[in-house]
Amino acid sequence: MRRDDCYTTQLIDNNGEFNASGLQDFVRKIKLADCGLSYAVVAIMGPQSSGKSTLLNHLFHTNFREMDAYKGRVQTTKGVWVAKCVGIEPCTIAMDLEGTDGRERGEDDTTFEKQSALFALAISDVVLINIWCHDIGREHAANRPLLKTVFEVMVRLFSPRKTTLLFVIRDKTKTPLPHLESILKEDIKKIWHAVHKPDSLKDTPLSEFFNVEIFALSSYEEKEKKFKEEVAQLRQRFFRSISPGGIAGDRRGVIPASGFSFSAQQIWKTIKENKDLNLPAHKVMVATVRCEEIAKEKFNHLTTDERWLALDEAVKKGPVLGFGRKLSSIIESYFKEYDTETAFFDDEVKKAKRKQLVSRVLEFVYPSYVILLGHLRSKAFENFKKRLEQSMNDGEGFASAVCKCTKTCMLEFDQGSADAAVQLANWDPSKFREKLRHDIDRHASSVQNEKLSGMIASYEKRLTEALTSPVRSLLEASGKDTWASIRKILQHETETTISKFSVDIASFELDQEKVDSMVLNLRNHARNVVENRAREEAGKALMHMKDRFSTVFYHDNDSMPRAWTGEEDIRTITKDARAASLRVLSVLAAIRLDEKPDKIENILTSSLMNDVVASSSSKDKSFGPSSDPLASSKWEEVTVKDTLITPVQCKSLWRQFKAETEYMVTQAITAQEAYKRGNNWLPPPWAILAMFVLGFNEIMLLLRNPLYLVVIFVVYLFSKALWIQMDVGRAFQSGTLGGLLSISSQLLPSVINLLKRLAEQAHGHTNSQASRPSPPSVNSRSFRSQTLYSNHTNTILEPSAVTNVESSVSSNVDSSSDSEIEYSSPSAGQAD
Ligand SMILES: Nc1nc2c(ncn2[C@@H]2O[C@H](COP(=O)(O)OP(=O)(O)OP(=O)(O)O)[C@@H](O)[C@H]2O)c(=O)[nH]1
Repeated sequence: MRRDDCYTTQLIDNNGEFNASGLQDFVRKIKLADCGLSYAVVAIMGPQSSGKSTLLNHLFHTNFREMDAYKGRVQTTKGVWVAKCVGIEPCTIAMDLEGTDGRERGEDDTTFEKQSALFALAISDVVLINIWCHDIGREHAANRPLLKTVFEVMVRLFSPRKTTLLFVIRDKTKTPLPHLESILKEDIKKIWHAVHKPDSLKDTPLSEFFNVEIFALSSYEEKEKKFKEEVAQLRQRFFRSISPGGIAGDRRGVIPASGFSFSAQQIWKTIKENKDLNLPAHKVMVATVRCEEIAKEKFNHLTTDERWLALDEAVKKGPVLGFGRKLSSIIESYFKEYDTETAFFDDEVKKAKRKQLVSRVLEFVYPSYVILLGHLRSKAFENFKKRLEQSMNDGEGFASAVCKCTKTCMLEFDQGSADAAVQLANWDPSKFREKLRHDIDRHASSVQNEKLSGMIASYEKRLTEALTSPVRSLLEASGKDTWASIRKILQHETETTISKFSVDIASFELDQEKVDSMVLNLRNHARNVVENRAREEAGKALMHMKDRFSTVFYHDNDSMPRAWTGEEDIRTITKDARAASLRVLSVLAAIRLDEKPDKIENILTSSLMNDVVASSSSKDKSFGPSSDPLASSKWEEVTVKDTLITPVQCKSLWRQFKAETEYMVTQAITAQEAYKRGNNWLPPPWAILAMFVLGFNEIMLLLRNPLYLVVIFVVYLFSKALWIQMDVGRAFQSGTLGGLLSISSQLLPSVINLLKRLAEQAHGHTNSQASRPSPPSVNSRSFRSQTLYSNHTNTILEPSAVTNVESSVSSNVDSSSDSEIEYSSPSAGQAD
């Protein structure tokens, strides 16, 4: 070991300024912070130029400045200096103080003497007090004020550190040491008693504050060798000085080495401010500051720790397996470091600061935990959604699928959150769990609503489809038992659907109340379908009535189309057709789903059919306003809701119906008359019989001579051709005289024309004949019949077609037909 390894540093300069940076540098160089409590501080006090530096340098192999013997007794040590004792274990710091009675400083410097003495006593475990041997027992010796100072400041330390005062007697004489010791101790006692003390310390013996030891050295200048030998002996006392029995074995209130620098600085600051130095409080203060510093340092290291940064980054991307274990390992390594570094500080303080550190660290890493729980929550929620869908696809019941999936996903989250837990933190994942549960419940509820809506919609659609066509068909048929049949169908379809629905809904495990409400809705829906259909059909009541009229009017009881041959009783047929139409109106007038009896049909029949009868006998006769049961806007015993066509509307509809069907009746009558006229063209049977009896001889003559027959046949053909050519029937429609005149004027041209054509035919020119329209013939009657029969399918004939038919039927149609055709046009359009 070289003397340079002692790193001598001025701690306090002669102006009283503390060299904090110098001390920190010194502490760093001698690695004092690593020593914990295993270090000692030795200070030396004594008169100026009493060989203090010389003693320290020999004792600890330091290199404090010594006075050059040739320059005389001038002050060399100014302020306070520190150096590491070389080769001493444990680490020992030597502190050289400015001399106490230097000539240069004068009386004013007593303050600095006191301050430096207090400083030395506050931080040192051993204080060497250098005294001249010849001063012992002397009343005005230089050591007396020094000791007084030491004791006075000692009292101010509040709590004694049990410092060892090692009196080093310099330049020992032949006086035996025990004698010197007793004189010195007597002196010390006197001085201690003389020191002003607080009442609490009045009777306290000096030994309570100090261990007093005395060591005598030969003169360095005169007996150097002896001096060195004695110093070497003294040096041995400083090895293992802090161990029990060592020179500083009794010391108290040691500041941990890592706090030495700060502690020394604070003590000097307190001393400079001339405040009382409360060492226990100071110790707590140092512990507080140092523990805080250490905690801060550990926290800062954690924030830049690569393991932590990697973990934090990974968590941002997704769930991390073993998060809690990994994080615990990282943060606990820093707590361990803290524990190690603060091991020697005040227990209370270090625990409090550790708590703060733990809390700060946990607060710092908590967001990462939150992110992780967020991942776990969303992952569990996504899994729930997928699993639920899968279970539903596999045909599992909704409620049991939800229950099973919820259980699985909550367990998954619980395991994840347990894995993410940091034991030290005791973080509560319940909020995330609750949120997950809430999300799951909300999703399940939404899926349930969706499924239920779909299911209900499907059942409603099924009901609509099952009811619409039959109800429409029944209403269109509108018979006596229409509403009974509708009720039967409604009940059957409703009950069938509800029983299937009940089976399906069971898998949702809903409250009975909710199921009942859904069933009721389905029933209402079914009823609404029927009611809407009825309303729709009621809106087309006129059309249905006309259809029914047309059906009954144009077909016989065997549903065969009628031919108006003249034998039909058009009046009865019309009445039947109207009665059938009236039944249609009666059926469509109100909804009868509740099976309540009503008198609608009776009222309608009595009011409208009687009206027909009445009007047929007396057109002007009508019900008075007061006696008309149809002069009302509601039916008796039928609610407004169930009313489809009010009595007044029925009356109006009937009027319109009658007006629009009148044309059919008129047409039928016309057709019947036309048929009759068409058949009257032949001679009556009695005339034919008379002709046969009277012309018997002529007939026989013809039969005997077939040539006559040929001639007659040719004449017949010629006459027939002329008949057709001249349209004789039509000519006589306007009267016999007019017909004769017309025929006579056309006869000759027609004969010529006919002969010309025959001649052309004879020459093979047949083109002109091919292009001519077919002549109206007897078929015209059947055409007319066909056209009229077509009314059954098309309801009403086109006016133009009717006109053509009428013209082809010839003169049997009078002028009133035209007016009827025109009248029927709107209804024909409507029927289309
Ligand atoms: N008589 C005598 N002189 C000594 C002894 N030890 C050192 N000296 C001398 O005393 C003088 C002062 O020595 P220092 O070690 O500088 O004394 P000091 O107490 O450190 O001086 P300051 O720091 O200035 O107060 C030097 O000339 C030394 O040679 C000793 O044991 N006896």
